This record gives sequence, structure tokens and C-alpha cells, in this order.
Amino acid sequence: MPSTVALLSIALMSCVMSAAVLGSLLRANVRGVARWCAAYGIFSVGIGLVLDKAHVPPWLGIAFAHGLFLLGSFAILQGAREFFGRNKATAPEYAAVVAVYIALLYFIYVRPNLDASVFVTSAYFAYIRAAVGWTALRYRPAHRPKYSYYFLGIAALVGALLHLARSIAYGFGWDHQTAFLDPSPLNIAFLGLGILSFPFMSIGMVMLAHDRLAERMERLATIDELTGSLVRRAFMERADAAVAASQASGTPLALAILDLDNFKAVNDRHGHAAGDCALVHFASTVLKSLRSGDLFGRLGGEEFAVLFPATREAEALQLMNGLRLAIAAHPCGQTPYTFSAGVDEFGPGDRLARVLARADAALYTAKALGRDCVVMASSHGESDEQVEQPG
Ligand SMILES: Nc1nc2c(ncn2[C@@H]2O[C@H](COP(=O)(O)OP(=O)(O)OP(=O)(O)O)[C@@H](O)[C@H]2O)c(=O)[nH]1
Repeated sequence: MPSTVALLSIALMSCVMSAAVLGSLLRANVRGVARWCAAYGIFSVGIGLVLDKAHVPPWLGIAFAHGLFLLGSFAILQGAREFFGRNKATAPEYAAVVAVYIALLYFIYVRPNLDASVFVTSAYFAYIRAAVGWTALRYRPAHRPKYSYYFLGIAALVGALLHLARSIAYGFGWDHQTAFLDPSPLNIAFLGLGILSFPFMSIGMVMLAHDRLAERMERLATIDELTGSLVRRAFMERADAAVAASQASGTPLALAILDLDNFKAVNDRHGHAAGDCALVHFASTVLKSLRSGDLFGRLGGEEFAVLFPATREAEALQLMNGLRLAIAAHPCGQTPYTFSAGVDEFGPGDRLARVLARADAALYTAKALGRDCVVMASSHGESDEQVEQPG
């Protein structure tokens, strides 16, 4: 059977490695990771002191080391809440850490009782792990893959159950500790299983940090930094999927191409930074006016596209005209601008490229008509009724 010293040595190595791996993620600036890394560093120091208790004063090897375990565990919980953008800890939780440490010192120095100290500390560790597990499962982002969140959540909850069982076993006197690191079979079993939860939890934390990085990368690859709209490639991919879905279900689908008017002159008159502000203002106004399911992408420069599922061309024209009026009613500070748009609807078997070309031709007509207007591709060169102009 492994000795408690051997088990603690394994725990020490595991904590040092966890601190090193989490440390390698510090530069990524993922919230919570610094605390997790510090927590594993704190555990390493604490376990090192316990292992070396023959060479360090008793207060350092027992009382101080146990204080570090309480602190390290608390930092794990704070890191988890920080990761999910929650309040790091409540006032009763801060008070509980202090109370548990005072109780621990009481059962070490005032009324020595090892069973009671194990009861108190294991209950505390059980709470911390349960809170970490609950946080990971409760605040898991719905749009991200579940695996890493379930991994950490379940690892923490299993650890919580173990600590709870240990707390109950010693609290109700089912087993007794005669000395610190007592090598009784039950203590060895609890220590062995409890120590396993260290690497499981740190692996879960590393997975979460990687998921956050992957989310950032996906966002960089799909969202235009300046305007918050989809980048051209992401817009085309999602629009292709929407076209296939609309043709499979037979629901209408409309598309608009929007272009800011005389934008070169806007830049020349107000400066490039003001031009950027106008683009941001335009995109945020469009995003506010979109319905759920609509797609908004930046095709390039000051040209954008909106795809309207379950929408006829005439309705898309009205939506674009509403947007034009909204921008006129709430202009962009010192940089007023207008936009023109061409609108088209998908017919049976229409490809995205063909509809884009027809909407682009309608946009060209809108520019030729004097700008600040919306033209339907079907009206193109026909009736003026299908052209929405200022006024
Ligand atoms: N500030 C800013 N300007 C941009 C950006 N992307 C493109 N532009 C400018 O947008 C202008 C587009 O000019 P043109 O293609 O001549 O078109 P326009 O002046 O808008 O004229 P019309 O489209 O015919 O109304 C160019 O001066 C580009 O430099 C950007 O991200 N920020």
C-alpha cells in the first residue's frame, strides 16, 4: 500500500506541473488563469512544507501549510468565478475561510482533536469543489462545446463528494486519526482519491482556457473588428447555408447590398478616423435594426450585405428604407452620411453569386439615381414605384 508520504509526493509533482502548464497560459490573459496558477503554486509550497516537516518548525509544517491549502482552494474558486465573469466571492465566504482557519488552529493548539480538524477542513474543501463544479456547469456558455465544462464540473463535483465523505467519516467517528498523515487504510484511500482530483481539475481548467482562446480565434476569423459585422468569408458561408435551407423549405429569401455614399469625400472632409466612426455608427444602427436570423456582413471597405430569411423583396426594401430613415433621424455626430442599397429576392434554383450580382446592379442604379435611396432588382429600369428615395 502506498504511504501517505508517497501520495503527497505525487500530489506535489502534480501541483508543480499544473502550475507550470497554467503558467504557460498567463500571456493569453484569460480571466481566472492567473489565480488558478497561483493556487497550484500555493498548494505546491504547502505540500512541500508538510513533506519536509522534519526540517521545518511544526507551526510551519502544520498550521501554516494548512492555511496555504485553505487559501489555495479559495483561489481555485475565485479563479473559476473570475473565468465566468462572476463576483469572485461573497462576504460570508471570506468570513468562512477565516472561521475555518481559526477552528483548525483551535483543534491543533487549544483542544487538540485531529478528527475534528479533518471534519472542518474536509467540509470546507467539499464546499469549494462543489461551488467550482456548480459554477462550471451553471455558467457554461451555451454556444460553446460542452466537453471541457462538463469535464471540470464533474471532476470538481466528484472531488466534493469525496471530501464530504471524508468529513462525515471523521466527524461521525467512523475512523480516527492518531497523527497527521495517519497511514490508516481509510485515510490512504481518501488521500489517494483526493489527490487525483488535483490533476483532473487542473486539466479541466486548461481545457477551459483553451476553449476561451479558441472562441477568441473564431471570433477574429468571423467578426470584422471595426464594425462587428461578419467578415466576407463568414457571411458567404452562412449565406450559402441559408440559401440551401430556403430552397429546401421553399421559404422566401431576400438580399440587400448597402454602400455608404461618397465615402471618399467623407474621409477627405472629416478624416479617416471620422470615416471609421461613421462605419461603426452605420454597422451598429444596422445591427440594432436586424431581426433574429438576419445576417449582416461586410463585403469590403464601405460595402455591406444583409440576408433576410423568410422575407420577400418588397419587405426587404421597406426594412432598408426604415434603416435609411433611422440613420437620417440619428446621424453620426459631426460626420453625417447616407447610404444606398440594392435589394433582390432569390428565385427557384438561384445561386448566391447570381443574386449578389443582381442586387449589385440595383445598387449601381441607386447610385446613378442620385444616391441615398433603395432600389429593387426587379424594378431595375422599370417602375419608379419600386425605388424608395429620400423624403
Ligand atoms: N475610414 C475608412 N474608409 C474606408 C474604409 N474602407 C474603405 N474606405 C474608403 O471608402 C472610400 C470608397 O470610395 P469609393 O469606392 O470611391 O466610393 P464612394 O466615394 O463611397 O462613392 P460612391 O460609392 O459612388 O458613393 C475610399 O476612399 C476608401 O478609402 C475603412 O475601413 N475606413
